[in-house]
Amino acid sequence: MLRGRRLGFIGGGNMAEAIIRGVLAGGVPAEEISVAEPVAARREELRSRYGVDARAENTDVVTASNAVILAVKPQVFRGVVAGMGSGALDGKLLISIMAGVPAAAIEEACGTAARVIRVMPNTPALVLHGASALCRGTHADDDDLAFAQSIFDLVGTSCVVEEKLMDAVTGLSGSGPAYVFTFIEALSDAGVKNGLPRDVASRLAAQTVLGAAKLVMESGEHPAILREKVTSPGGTTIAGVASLEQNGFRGAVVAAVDAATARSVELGKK
Ligand SMILES: NC(=O)C1=CN([C@@H]2O[C@H](COP(=O)(O)OP(=O)(O)OC[C@H]3O[C@@H](n4cnc5c(N)ncnc54)[C@H](OP(=O)(O)O)[C@@H]3O)[C@@H](O)[C@H]2O)C=CC1
Ligand SMILES: O=C(O)[C@@H]1CCC=N1
Repeated sequence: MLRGRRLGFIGGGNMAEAIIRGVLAGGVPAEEISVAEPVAARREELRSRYGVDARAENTDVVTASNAVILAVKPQVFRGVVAGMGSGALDGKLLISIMAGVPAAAIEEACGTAARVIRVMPNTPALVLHGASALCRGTHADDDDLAFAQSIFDLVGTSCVVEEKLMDAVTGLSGSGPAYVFTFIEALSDAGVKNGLPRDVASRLAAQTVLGAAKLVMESGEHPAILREKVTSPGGTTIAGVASLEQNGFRGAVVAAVDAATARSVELGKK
């Protein structure tokens, strides 16, 4: 499955866990995965939940792996790499999931000939419905890109984009689950406001989002056409949609993606 490569994660946080859980469910054996994580309780959690090798020392994980997933925060990554000592990452395929950090900055920090693939995944990888976009740095080759893509295809769907588009991907699908969770929460609250029990409202809200997304994906129809099919003349939906537009829903979504994209650009600066 990993074509003889072993995967090592530097940083065992939320996104690393989503990928680990997803690739295990996708058939990668736990013995092929190790993870470096500074907090002992978190290491124990990762070991007991997933059976992976969790270590305190980043260099232990790097030594045991041929493909290293950089899953620490962008703000700490230079310190993390420097802490491993010069040459520690030589010869490894480096797969960065860090928001904003350009491949060139990773090459500069890790060794100028480093083979770097950048990926922007999202947390639905946890349930094998992730959306990831990948691009490659100067020294990574087609095989490196295909290998990285095969990992993220195990946990959902992926596409390859030019690196200049990675900030926009981050603003849309990297951060996107948070917008959707907010929407689901708001739908559920609105149901409760209108008299529904909380459990019923939450279930209906989440299933409505799931169902609508599946309809877009499976019908191949434009969302505007699907919206028209819900919207009866003089009916309920047009009253709701008109209210959404009056309250700036579309503009609020665009502004959210703009803000997250701009923040990704900022995180990429030293
Ligand atoms: N969460 C998401 O939805 C997404 C996140 N990303 C990217 O993934 C990366 C991780 O994000 P996320 O998982 O949310 O963040 P987390 O804070 O959950 O994970 C980062 C992990 O790295 C650990 N860590 C800190 N310092 C070191 C160190 N020196 N050596 C090894 N590990 C260390 C942290 O430990 P401690 O808690 O003790 O600091 C933490 O467990 C980020 O770069 C982010 O941009 C990309 C796409 C989506
Ligand atoms: O909030 C963040 O910075 C990360 C990157 C994309 C999703 N979470």
